[in-house]
Order: sequence, then C-alpha cells, then structure tokens
Amino acid sequence: MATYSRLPGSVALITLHNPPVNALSAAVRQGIVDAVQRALKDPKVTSVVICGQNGKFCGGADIREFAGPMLGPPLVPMIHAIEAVDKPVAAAIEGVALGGGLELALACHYRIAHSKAVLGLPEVTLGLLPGAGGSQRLPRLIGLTAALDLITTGRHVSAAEALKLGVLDQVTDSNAVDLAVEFVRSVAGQPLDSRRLSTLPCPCPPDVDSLLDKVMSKVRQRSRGALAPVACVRALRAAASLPYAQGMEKERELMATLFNSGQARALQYAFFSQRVVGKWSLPSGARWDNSTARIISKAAVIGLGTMGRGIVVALALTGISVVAVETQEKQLAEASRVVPAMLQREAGRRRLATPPGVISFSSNLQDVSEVELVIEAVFEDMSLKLQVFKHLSSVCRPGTLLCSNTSGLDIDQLAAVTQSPGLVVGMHFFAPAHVMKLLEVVYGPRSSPEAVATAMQLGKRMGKVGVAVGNCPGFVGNRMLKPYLEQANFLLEEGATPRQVDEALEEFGFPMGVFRMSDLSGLDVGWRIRKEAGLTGPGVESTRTRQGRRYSPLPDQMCEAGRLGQKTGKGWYQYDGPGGRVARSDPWVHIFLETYRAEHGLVARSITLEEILERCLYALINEGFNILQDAVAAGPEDIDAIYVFGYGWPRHRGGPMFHADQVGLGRILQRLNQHSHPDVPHLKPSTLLRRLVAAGSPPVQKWREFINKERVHSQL
Ligand SMILES: C[C@H](O)[C@H](C)C(=O)SCCNC(=O)CCNC(=O)[C@H](O)C(C)(C)COP(=O)([O-])OP(=O)([O-])OC[C@H]1O[C@@H](n2cnc3c(N)ncnc32)[C@H](O)[C@@H]1OP(=O)([O-])[O-]
Repeated sequence: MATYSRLPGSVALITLHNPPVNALSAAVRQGIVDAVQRALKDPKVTSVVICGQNGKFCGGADIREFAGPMLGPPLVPMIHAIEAVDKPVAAAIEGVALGGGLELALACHYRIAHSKAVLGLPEVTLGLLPGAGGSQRLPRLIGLTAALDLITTGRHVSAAEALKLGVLDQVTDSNAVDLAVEFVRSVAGQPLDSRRLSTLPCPCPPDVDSLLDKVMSKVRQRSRGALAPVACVRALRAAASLPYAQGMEKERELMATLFNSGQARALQYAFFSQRVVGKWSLPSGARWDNSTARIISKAAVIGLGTMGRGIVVALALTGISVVAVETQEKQLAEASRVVPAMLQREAGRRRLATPPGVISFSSNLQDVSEVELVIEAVFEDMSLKLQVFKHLSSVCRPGTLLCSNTSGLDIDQLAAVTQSPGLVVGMHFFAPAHVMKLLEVVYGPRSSPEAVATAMQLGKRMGKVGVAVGNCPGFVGNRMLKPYLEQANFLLEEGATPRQVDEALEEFGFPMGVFRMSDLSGLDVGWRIRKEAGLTGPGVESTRTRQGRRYSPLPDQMCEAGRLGQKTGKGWYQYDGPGGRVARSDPWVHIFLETYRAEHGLVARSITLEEILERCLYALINEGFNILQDAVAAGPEDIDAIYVFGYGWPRHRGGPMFHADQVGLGRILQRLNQHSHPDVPHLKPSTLLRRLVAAGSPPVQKWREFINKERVHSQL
C-alpha cells in the first residue's frame, strides 16, 4: 500500500509500504493512484514528495506478480499521471530506485537522493526492458549514449554517478525526505513543462544510427541468444527517432514479446533461485535461520597456487586479515609478488568502501595458530590433504574452522583426521576464485550447523553465491559434469568433431563448448582424477569398457600424446603455441579420431545438433535428479544456481533443472530411455524423474515439496 500525509507548508507526502523493497505490487499501485488523486484535489497542497518506507524508495515492479494475471491499476498510466500533476512532485530516493522504482522517479519532476542510494534499470537481467516509460524518459534526461549503457547492461549506479549523469538533481548525506520536502516547498508554483521528461527531445550524438548499430552488434555478441538486450536497443532506437507517444507504443510492443517469453521466466527463476539458496537447510534440520554463524576477522590460506592466490584476495577484499602459507619457497616468492597486485587491482575495480585486510606471507604452518578459519588449497591429492589437515588440527587453537577447497574429494575423510570433525567443511571455489561468484559449501555427516552457517556467511561477505551441498564424489557441479563430459567423448567416437559438439553447446548459450573448456582447464586435470580412480594408467587394459561400463580412452590418449590443451599449445584444438587462446581446428585431431575409430571398429555416422544437446545436457540433468534423490542438494534451485554461477549455464535458460521443466519431464524421460544403454548407467533415468513424471510433472517450483513428501513416505 501507499500512505498519504499532509506536512506543514502544503506538502503532501506519499509513502510506499511493501517490505522489504517497496515493490510496486497491485496494492502499492492502488495506494499511489489514490494518494495522487488526493494531492491533486487538495487545494492546500502545493507540492508532493514520494518516498519509500524503511529507507528504501522502490525495488521496481513486484516480480512475484509476473507469474499471475496482472491485477490493480496498470503501471504505465499511473506513472504518466504523476508526470502530468500540475504541482511539483519530487522523488526522495533512499536505498534503492531500481526498474519501475526509477521509472516512477523519472515521472517525478525532481529527484533527490541519499548519497548511499543505488539506482538503475536492471530489467534486462530479468529478460525484460524498462516497460513503464524508462526506455523513453531516461534517454530524454541523460542522452541516448548514457541511456544505452545503463539499459542494455542493467547495471546499478551509485548516487554520485547518477548525479554526474544528470539522473538526479541533488544528493545529500543527511535525510533525503527532509531535503525533498524543503526543496519542493521552494519550487511550488514554478512552471513544470521543462520538468516533464516525456515532452523533451532525446539528445543524440550526430552519428546516432552508427552508434545504435555498433551497440546492437556488441549486444548481440555479448548476449549469446538472449532476447532482452536486443529489444532494449530497439526501444532506445525508437526513443531517438520517434515522438514520445509512438516510442511508448514501441516500448509496449517489445515488452509484450518479452514478458511471456521462456527467457524472461528463466531469468526471473534465476533471480529467485539466487535468493532461495541463501536459505539453506541440512538433512539434520539445521537451517539458515536457526544456526549461528561466527563472524571471521582472521583467516589463513594454505597453498598459494592459482586457486590459493585467488582465495587470499577474495578474503582480503572483505577486510579480513589473511595469513598466506606456502611451503615451497619459489611458489611463496612468486605469490608474495603477485597477490598484492591482484588485490590492489580488484580493490580499485570494486571501489571498496572499507580498506582490504592485511595479508602476511609465511612458509611456516605454525603461523596460523591464531586464526579463526583456515582454507586449504593445496594440490588435489588426498594423501597430501590428509597430512595438512592432521597438522592443522594440531597447530590451530581449539574451535578453529578447517575448510578445504577440494573440488570433489571426501570431506568426511579429511574431518576424520582432525580433533574436531564438526568444524570441517568444504569451501569449493571456482577459478579465478576472486572473480567467480559460485561457492559450494560442502557439509559432511559430522559438519556442525555452526560451521556451515559460518562458511555460508563468509561466502556472502565475499560477494559469492554460496550453495550448501552434501558430501559425495564431485559434490554437485563436478558430479553432474562427469556424465556430460563422457557423452561428449562418446559422440566423438561415433562420428562428431570437437568443433561440432562445441558449436552446438555454444549456440545453446554456453560461453564455451566442452572441448574448448577442457583445453582451457587442461586435459591433465581429468586424467589425474581418472588415474586416481583406477580407470586408466599403467596396468589398466586399454579397452572401451572399464569397471563394467562403457569408457572412452580418447582423452587419455590425447594426454599420452602430450596434448594437454592451451598450456601445451595443442589439445582438442591447436593454438599459437603454449598459452595460446585462439582455438583452431587441428587436422591432427581428425586423423587421430579416424585412426581411433578404425582401431576400435567404429564407423562414423552423422550426428545432429539435437542429439548432441540431448545426450550432453540430459545426461547432466539426469544426474541432477539423482543428486536431489540422494539429498545432496536440497532443491532444483540449488543445482541451477550452481550451474548458472559456476559452470557457464546460460542464465536466460534458468539452469539445468529449470530447462528440464521447460522441455518437459516426459520428453526428457523418453529421450533418456531412447539413448539409454546397459553399459552407460548414467543415462538410466533417475527414480525421481520417473516419479515426477508419474505424478504428472509438477512445475519446478513444486519439486522441493514433492521430494520432501516422497522422502517422508520413503518412496525415494
Ligand atoms: C515495469 C518495470 O520496468 C519492470 C517490469 C520492473 O520493474 S522489473 C523489476 C526490476 N527490479 C529489479 O530488478 C530489482 C530486483 N531486486 C534486487 O536487485 C535486490 O533485491 C535489491 C533491491 C538490490 C535488494 O537486494 P538485497 O540483497 O538487499 O536483498 P534481496 O535478498 O535481494 O531481496 C530481499 C527480498 O526482496 C525480494 N525482492 C527484491 N526485489 C523484488 C522485486 N522487485 N519484486 C519482488 N520481490 C523482490 C527478494 O526476492 C527477497 O525476498 P526474500 O528472499 O527475502 O523472500
């Protein structure tokens, strides 16, 4: 709702009430319409201020309402009516003015904000465009060029930048509402025509068409199939070339195409998934709101390779002091040279409010005795990690949390060698650790709720999307990646080329196909894991069946041929020497594949894009269902957040489980059965998938409830 009050000096104050972000729900819109009417009709009122309750102006349209029929007064006429008011209306912006919230402020004649306020039109991140006049009013206020940047990126700007751009009229460090009230009193009775943005021309640079064409091609390249950014440029082209009313008609048309699109639903699902995963729960019943997190001020990182360095920087950026330990002198020397520069660069890029934490370097594990939390990031070898954990447990003071950055080794085995297994969890970062948003927080059967809560809280402080997952080989992300990678190799055996598979996945929206990704991370990473699992290596027979299931030795043979990827200048593609980045098809690989097929009596066949996507993605999705069945992840949103924030799953497709829902569980089941084969167990449809289909394929938002019910009735 919205309340109306009349302040001394003939000012009407309209306050939005819809916690936590005063989103423009039907009730709030009705409240605004009623309040504006009252202000208009009250002769004693000479000016109006609009503000939000609880120090937040408005977080935009109420996204929760998008799934249902739109009730209450429509947004566009409500906003237009405010602009038309013949008394000065000022927006008093505190906290946030985003999306429809900023569009509401743009309809006001003046905008006054607190210095800590954040503004923006982030609709494109929800698969939409500013559909309440923002695409037509903002360019008229700040010019086409600046509006193109804000609307096609959806980025938030600070009050200082918004003032510089011309979005705001004034910024204050004290109470913005008080200043706005004082200000509108001072301008009461003044002409308002020049303050009505819809009446103003849109300032454009002389080469407006080439600017729009340039931005359109950049947006198309960056968006990899996302519809909304392209529609945003089209709406701004209308603002630059059409009168306001026609521009608004164009905005309405474009919004209508986006609003009901699968992409918009996927992006809004991703928005809420990111918030759902923060509300974690453990099979023990411990939850985010009944567990206490410790606030960490001193931490340590053990092992200063690529991952360790990134983790040190990510911690220090929060203001935590870090002891960075590396026993190899050469690696320590290099890290103490590289890490401070990384920190400075990242701190500059993020314009940090508080100074970063102090980093001290050491080669002596003894120096971590006073910290509250340790993150181990040594080489991915279990025996080495066990040594480190045993040593840490004897060096650290009681109560210290011990965390491992392992990407899939057994957390509980590490906990078993310590004095306090309850204080051991996994904190699985993704490279580069100070940039990638995802953090898998891995709990073992003995991990305490306090340890999980502390790791999740620390992840949030580092700006990460933390997802709490259970302990199993590969946890969630890498466990699902395994069948995806295996299917990709099988497709090569059957006739596909690395380029063909990668193009199919990149067209789907992945930034990089599976073979380019393998070349980037290094083929030897997987090779070492397969050796440790006894799947390949000295004494293992080179057949296409290993441990009772189909196996492709292709990547092993690539490694044996010294083709480890970018680091050796050749892998599935060739590069301009070691460290090269540009992938070119390599005739050697084609001959290698033909020879391999001939040796194994395989006949290449033509493989469609559809088959590539089905086998790679449905194998991954099926493993997702097994993970939900095993309670390793609490819900589909957890899996989808992991894949969107850590594995390059295109955000405008929501995530693997959301995609399965969009495709239809019945179809997924049918196709898995189609592709399934006794010696490829990971294509055998998961019990949970079959049970969901049998239950009529409820929507993804209902799966968590379905799983909990099934579990209670021990159907799973
Ligand atoms: C016509 C018009 O052109 C179009 C069509 C639109 O306007 S489309 C809408 C455009 N607006 C946006 O894109 C802004 C989206 N929100 C945010 O970016 C952030 O929320 C925030 C404002 C910067 C605050 O961040 P936070 O970190 O302090 O808290 P939080 O955990 O994120 O959010 C706190 C709680 O508020 C909920 N919430 C936030 N914004 C919401 C919104 N616009 N609608 C509904 N719920 C919202 C959120 O789900 C969470 O709920 P719960 O989990 O507690 O149940």
